Amino acid sequence: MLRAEGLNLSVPGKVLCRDLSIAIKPGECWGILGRNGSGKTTLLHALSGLRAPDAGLVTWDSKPLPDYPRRELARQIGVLPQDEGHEFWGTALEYVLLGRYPHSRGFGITDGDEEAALAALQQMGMADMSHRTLITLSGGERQRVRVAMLLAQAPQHYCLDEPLQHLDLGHQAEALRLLQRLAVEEGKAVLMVLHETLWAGRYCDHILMLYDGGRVLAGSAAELMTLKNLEELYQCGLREIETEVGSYFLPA
Ligand SMILES: Nc1ncnc2c1ncn2[C@@H]1O[C@H](COP(=O)(O)OP(=O)(O)OP(=O)(O)O)[C@@H](O)[C@H]1O
Repeated sequence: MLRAEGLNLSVPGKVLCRDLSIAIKPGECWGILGRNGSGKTTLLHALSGLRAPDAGLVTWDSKPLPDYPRRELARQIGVLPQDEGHEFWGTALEYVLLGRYPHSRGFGITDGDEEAALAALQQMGMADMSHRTLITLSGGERQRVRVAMLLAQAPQHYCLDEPLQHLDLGHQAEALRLLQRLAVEEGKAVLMVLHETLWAGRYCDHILMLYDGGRVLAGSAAELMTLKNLEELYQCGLREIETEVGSYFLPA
């Protein structure tokens, strides 16, 4: 289980997160919501060991993240950064194989690694483009390959920064269904930064809302995804539209 206790995060002139304590358990799917610049990426980095908090502690299975060797931590916690892959000159398959590095034992790429990478590409519907050079892929195709790399890494805890960027509506739904399956059926934990409240309410069981001044609301999506909370979060008037599968929020 990933646990944060008394987490404080700030950048020069701005407090992003004040005294956050949470536990993210296997099988849970968390969404991080907030305005641009509110600190979602910074928080995701702190919760995955990429950044040291100003105060507080993040642990995985009760052990502080900095105490893990990097490779071992990468087998437990995998990160999809917000944007990268534009400077990679190899093929989609070679890119996804990078995700197998934490599992390698120093003998180079094995058949098992290639199988895992191809299976991950298959899951993202990109197997038939595995030999295409990454930079020749469209934005959405490249994003699906990037998610495939994280699937090939096969961590216990998935941290994704805007996994839906560049994806069309159908591929957004497919990606979220896949991530939800990882949590619900395979007992992985998923934590993702999302701008799409439509999807957050539908696929996340827990939500973290980052407000100005470092105030954080964290808890069950059913309780937190309210018109009042979201209007205050995005500082914009919203309309709630109720449907048989839940409420959606649109700018008023
Ligand atoms: N090295 C730095 N020096 C100063 N300010 C920084 C630094 N790194 C990040 N920031 C600021 O910290 C704030 C939080 O950045 P972060 O990337 O976490 O926001 P975010 O919520 O993910 O935003 P977005 O929705 O736009 O991706 C922003 O105002 C950003 O400009």
